[in-house]
Amino acid sequence: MTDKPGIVITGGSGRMGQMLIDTVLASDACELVGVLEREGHDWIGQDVGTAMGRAPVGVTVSDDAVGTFARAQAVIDFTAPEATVAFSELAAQARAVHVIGTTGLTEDDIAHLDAAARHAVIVRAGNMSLGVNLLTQLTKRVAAALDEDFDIEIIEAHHHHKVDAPSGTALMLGEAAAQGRGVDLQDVRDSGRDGITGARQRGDIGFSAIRGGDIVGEHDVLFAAAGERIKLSHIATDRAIFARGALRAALWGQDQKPGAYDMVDVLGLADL
Ligand SMILES: NC(=O)C1=CN([C@@H]2O[C@H](COP(=O)(O)OP(=O)(O)OC[C@H]3O[C@@H](n4cnc5c(N)ncnc54)[C@H](O)[C@@H]3O)[C@@H](O)[C@H]2O)C=CC1
Ligand SMILES: O=C(O)C1=N[C@H](C(=O)O)C[C@H](O)C1
Repeated sequence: MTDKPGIVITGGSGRMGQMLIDTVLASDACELVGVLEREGHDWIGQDVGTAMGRAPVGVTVSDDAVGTFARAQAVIDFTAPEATVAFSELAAQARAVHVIGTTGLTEDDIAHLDAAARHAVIVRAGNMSLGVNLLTQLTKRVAAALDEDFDIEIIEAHHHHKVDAPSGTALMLGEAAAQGRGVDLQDVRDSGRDGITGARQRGDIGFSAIRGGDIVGEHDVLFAAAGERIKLSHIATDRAIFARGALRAALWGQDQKPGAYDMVDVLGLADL
């Protein structure tokens, strides 16, 4: 038993799950106390180190969220929307900080997360990296400085396994651009162009998604006007940047009051 925060990783066998397990195991500031996978997964019952093809680490993979969360000071969750909504209620009951990286959440899902955040700390961001969260602040400022002569387009690229579009990051960047312009993203969002779409509407914020190979995550915010273009870009080459951000959020959350937070709060970027 130590006084370091105990961390549970959900979706332990996933691309992010495995990266998060490695990040937590390598940290001196916390302890891995549980790993969850979905019911029926072949990792259930195995030591997570063994399941990952290494030496045992003394943590057995479980599908029992209630029992596992009871040992946690923080739950780091990069899974799928339905699982994340269910976990938010259970993490709040356990008074554990819930760090959510899952994307593709609906408005209804987010309302459920906000309800859970009345009882516990939730930190949620479509992208946990320092670089992207800095880019959101830059995007807001550039959008505020330019008028609608500049068309705003968000272009994102990801690996071929990704199931949601636009990416969570693209939506964060779109929200930032809309805030800078003083408009509601839902009123100006233009995604999924196909066929005879008609000309672009002035003031719209457009989204385009590329899916291919093993691209970790690439995002451009394009401001295009007659005669000139500005492009703000972020390229992720290693998922470790998301895992490091998530662990930082889990530790930061230990000292916060219940509520819904994001990585701009964690990183202190709001006043930039
Ligand atoms: N916010 C951020 O910085 C980032 C967010 N993501 C998001 O994280 C999510 C996961 O991404 P990947 O790891 O690439 O996907 P993945 O498909 O490799 O992993 C998801 C894992 O969740 C598990 N899972 C699903 N339902 C579960 C349940 N009910 N209980 C326990 N485990 C469950 C799956 O079995 C799988 O192992 C996606 O929504 C992705 O967009 C990914 C990278 C960075
Ligand atoms: O699914 C991914 O891989 C990623 N998802 C996040 C998103 O939807 O933006 C973050 C990152 O780009 C990788």
